[in-house]
Amino acid sequence: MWSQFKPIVTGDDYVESLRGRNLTVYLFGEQIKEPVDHPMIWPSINALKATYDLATDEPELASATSHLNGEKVNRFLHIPHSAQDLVMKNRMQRKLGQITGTCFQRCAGLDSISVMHSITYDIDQAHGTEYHPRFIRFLERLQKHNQIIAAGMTDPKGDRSKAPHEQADQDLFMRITDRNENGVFVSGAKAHMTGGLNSHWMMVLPTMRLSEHDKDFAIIGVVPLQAEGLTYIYGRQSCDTRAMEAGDVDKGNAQYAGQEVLAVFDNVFIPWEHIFMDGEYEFAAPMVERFTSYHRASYVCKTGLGDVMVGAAATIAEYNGLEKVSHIRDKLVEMTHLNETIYSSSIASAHESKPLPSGAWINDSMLANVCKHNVTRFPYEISRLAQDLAGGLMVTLPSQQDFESEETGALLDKYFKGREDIPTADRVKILRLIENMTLGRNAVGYLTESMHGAGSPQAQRIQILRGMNVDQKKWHAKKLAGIQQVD
Ligand SMILES: Cc1cc2nc3c(=O)[nH]c(=O)nc-3n(C[C@H](O)[C@H](O)[C@H](O)COP(=O)(O)OP(=O)(O)OC[C@H]3O[C@@H](n4cnc5c(N)ncnc54)[C@H](O)[C@@H]3O)c2cc1C
Repeated sequence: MWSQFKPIVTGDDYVESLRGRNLTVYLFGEQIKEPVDHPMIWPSINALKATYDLATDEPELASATSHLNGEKVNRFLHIPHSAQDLVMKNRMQRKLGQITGTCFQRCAGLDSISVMHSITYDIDQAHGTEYHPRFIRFLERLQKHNQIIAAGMTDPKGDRSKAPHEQADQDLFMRITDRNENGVFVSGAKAHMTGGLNSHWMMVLPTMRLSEHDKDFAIIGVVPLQAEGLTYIYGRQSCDTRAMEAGDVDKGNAQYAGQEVLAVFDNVFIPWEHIFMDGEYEFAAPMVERFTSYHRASYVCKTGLGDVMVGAAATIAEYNGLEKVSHIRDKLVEMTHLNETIYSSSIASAHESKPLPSGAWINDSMLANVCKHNVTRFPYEISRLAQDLAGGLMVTLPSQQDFESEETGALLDKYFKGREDIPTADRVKILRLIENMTLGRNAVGYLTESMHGAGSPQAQRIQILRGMNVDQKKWHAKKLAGIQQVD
């Protein structure tokens, strides 16, 4: 696998590296020969390409010094070894959100390698296994080849009230089906895989706490995307077929989009060198908890999209001649306040990060959960305010073809004009962008991914409950109230 592709340097190298892999991919009920050339898939590849381009354009921000060998590596392949590493990661994520206005699909992979550094170390300490040096060998090659890894954590899960071993269909959680002297075979599926086609590797990890009855489900490993037995079924996004229409205006954001796929594993082989957990079920819960500490802070990326939303709302207000009106300004202030509240919880969780025994640093869990919980709400309110400022035209606009038609173009240009000095075409473009991010293709990334990615809201509330130490808070309150404390 490593020798199949030369190390990636530029964004263009990355795009080329995705070609010719013969992946089994289905979209609209048909198999796709070359995903890279599909107009609906291309914008999602372009969003990932931006992560390579940024490393070239702003190396201070988007690259880092590998702790393994001192080489410069893409920051998406760098294990955080200080609070500053996590702060820089957050800044890079916000920047990429601003550049793409969508999900650029690399955060879950980064967070999965970050958690593997400490979990493999801890399993080795407890069981005398060799997972950590194995993982380090894999990471070294991943960094050298500058490839992308996606994280497949979410199993389809079937009946949510039941544990993996209790499901009627055992494939609803990924499990080991067979093993030989060289490795193990796994079956099952990973759902909602962000960048699932646009990556080179996929890490599979358990999605929840496991018991000793779930030993066969306690598997962590990496597979190349072209591994035998893998089938990908492409996820639809709202308004996605606009990408296949002529013209760019109605797309709202013609350049960038996210991607999610269902990856189905039919007895896929994972060799020992790529296995980082095999049956140590008691480490599933700490692994998930640590992963979420990283990943919930990664949702800082949505503040980059929030910046675009504030900018789009301010622009439409300006084009409507209303930018100085007090309620408009106040709504822009409210949007900014919400957006910066998300940012502050994330960046604080990075500043408050701590080292783990393996040497990797990890975000403060409480603040990361607060960040993600903010993200499950505030982008919806920011979107509501953007739609308020946009006016109804954002959902009743005729098509680009009507604007270009000899019969109707002049009428639309006349009646959809805002401020005299602003071309109608520009007013239409900014309205389409707001539509794209609040109702269209990139609302997947800005809204529903904000809701469910890295765990639905209740998952954060459970973590906040665990960490909130209410007894200590009661102690402080009672002391000030003059109540005699028993302990
Ligand atoms: C756009 C997008 C991108 C994503 N990307 C990735 C990715 O790259 N990799 C990855 O691994 N995952 C990814 N995810 C998956 C994400 O982590 C899950 O969506 C999330 O964990 C919720 O799981 P679910 O979608 O199965 O929802 P469900 O589990 O069906 O949850 C639905 C509701 O039921 C509640 N619920 C569920 N189970 C229980 C229970 N046992 N008791 C009480 N209430 C319960 C939840 O709180 C929620 O309110 C992505 C999701 C989205 C939407």
